[in-house]
Amino acid sequence: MAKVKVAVNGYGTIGKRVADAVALQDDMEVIGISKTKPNFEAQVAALKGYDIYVPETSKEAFAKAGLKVAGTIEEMIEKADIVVDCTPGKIGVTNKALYEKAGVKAIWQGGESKDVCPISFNAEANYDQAYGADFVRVVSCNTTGLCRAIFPLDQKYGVEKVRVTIVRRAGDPGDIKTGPIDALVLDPVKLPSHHGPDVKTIMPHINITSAAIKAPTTFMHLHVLNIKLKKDCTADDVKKLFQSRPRIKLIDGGISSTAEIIEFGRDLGRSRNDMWESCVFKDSVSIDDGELYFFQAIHQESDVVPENVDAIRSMMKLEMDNLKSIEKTNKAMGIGL
Ligand SMILES: NC(=O)C1=CN([C@@H]2O[C@H](COP(=O)(O)OP(=O)(O)OC[C@H]3O[C@@H](n4cnc5c(N)ncnc54)[C@H](OP(=O)(O)O)[C@@H]3O)[C@@H](O)[C@H]2O)C=CC1
Ligand SMILES: O=C(OP(=O)(O)O)[C@H](O)COP(=O)(O)O
Repeated sequence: MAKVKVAVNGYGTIGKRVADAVALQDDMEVIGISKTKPNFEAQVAALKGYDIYVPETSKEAFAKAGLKVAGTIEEMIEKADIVVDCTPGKIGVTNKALYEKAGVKAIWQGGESKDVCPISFNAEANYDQAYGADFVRVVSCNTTGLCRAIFPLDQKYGVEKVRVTIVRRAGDPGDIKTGPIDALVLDPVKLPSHHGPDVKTIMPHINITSAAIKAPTTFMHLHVLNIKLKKDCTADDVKKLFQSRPRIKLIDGGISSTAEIIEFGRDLGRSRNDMWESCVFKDSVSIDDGELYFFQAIHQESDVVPENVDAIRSMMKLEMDNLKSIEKTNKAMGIGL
């Protein structure tokens, strides 16, 4: 069977990882990536052999930088079966008319509002809803991490309510512009943060509220979770449940910080030290007064990447069974090793 032709529009933190993850699959291929600036990321894309597409107005700058251009972004979209839009938040929505005109399927990221398209996506929780769909939004990194924990708990024990506080990393490691440098910033002051309502775009029946604080760190986000379940269970039951999930990693070995998780990723030899799984601190899982508590860390640069691959598979009808798609994606990327 011919491979599905995937274009990655926007080759930054998320886009470069999505391109590499798609390139590892045997049922899809990257037909091109887009850049607006001929910077080091464009140089690496060229070294990796990706065809680079740019806005018409950027062609001269790329020529001056000695970077070969395969065509315009519009031309890339014409050649694709599906576009993964990884442009900055709120820019992606402005590309919708382009995708509609070309009659091409598209995936947006969590920086776009839920209104960009009717379906928000998480591979474990609602893969079926995206089956054959034209437009899908993969929810944000924190929302993805929340769905991965809440969905199996709800399936097994029933979730009465979720209360979560999120300590957000302020910027990504390569980001030289974003702060704060010395503050904890309420993000936002008015509650809830977008994460709780975003979980409801996937699991509308979940009673959840969320608060978020931005902290001067780049490694990962950290969630402090308190969940009231409908059925009784022990902390060991929850650890076993999490252990059985394809995209949750139980963290032990003396690790008590996000910095050590990233070092763990480096030691594992993972590409760009990516931790694609939600990282649940094993010893934090506890039941107190009948309620579940735990900490989980989310590697913001990478956890949504396998979700994009599964979204492609569902939208392109390459696989009906979500667990089979997840297994295939995980195997190709080395997730769970
Ligand atoms: N970073 C993160 O932690 C996460 C981000 N997301 C979401 O993923 C999306 C992408 O974020 P992220 O990867 O961080 O963004 P980046 O800023 O790292 O990358 C954006 C990319 O889009 C390109 N770009 C910029 N403007 C345009 C444009 N007008 N048209 C086409 N391409 C453009 C940039 O190219 P150039 O540099 O050449 O201008 C760059 O390659 C957002 O919705 C974000 O909210 C989701 C989960 C986590
Ligand atoms: O999707 C993310 O966070 P979120 O789940 O808090 O929206 C990413 O870390 C992007 O966050 P940013 O908007 O601070 O770059």
